[in-house]
Amino acid sequence: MAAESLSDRILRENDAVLGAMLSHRFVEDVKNDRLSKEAFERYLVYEGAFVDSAISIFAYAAATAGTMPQKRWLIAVLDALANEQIAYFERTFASRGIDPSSFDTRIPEVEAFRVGMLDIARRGGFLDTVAAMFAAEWMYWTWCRQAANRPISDPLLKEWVDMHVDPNFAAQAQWLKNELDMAGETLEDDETVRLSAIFGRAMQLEIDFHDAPYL
Ligand SMILES: Cc1ncc(CO)c(N)n1
Repeated sequence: MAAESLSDRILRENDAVLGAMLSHRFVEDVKNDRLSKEAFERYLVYEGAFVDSAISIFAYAAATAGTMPQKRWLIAVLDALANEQIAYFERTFASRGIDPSSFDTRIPEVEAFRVGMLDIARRGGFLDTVAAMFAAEWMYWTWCRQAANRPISDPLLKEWVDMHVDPNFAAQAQWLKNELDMAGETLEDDETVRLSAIFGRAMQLEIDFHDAPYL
């Protein structure tokens, strides 16, 4: 029997916390087309702030990547974040008349996620950032595929869900998984334990972050 890949091991070891996130109230509300306008708009502002910091997180990954193919991939990720994702927030805030500065993005759940993810990237190495963003992106790809098959009345929420099932985003989630698997073939066991814990920490921060639109 082939040895379990590192990403599959991480997913298995974090099954409970990943499952808790995938059945979070926010995910259930989107899948059942019952997320309130107020919660969606708070989410959008918090999320826009996170996507901004994701540019910094992936910039750390680009700075610590070992090979040119990794650097090229991450530069494309940075381009998509700045020019597709951030553009989505700019358009959405404008069309809804949302003023992000009138929301408090410094509430603990939002700040803990942003600072926690940024700290992993800033203080850790390349694989630490990959493990944390694998948690974030694999989870979004998973629940958005489920939500994309159901009716979503709000066109901007529908567009946001669809962005996370787009082949480009799917390829990015798979790329992170594959980076872990390639590295995993030569990692010491204490390193794999540490990376699995980073995944778990990131997922718990995600859970708290998705509570925030309801507070
Ligand atoms: C909060 C959050 N987690 C994960 C993703 C996926 O990148 C996202 N866009 N936002």
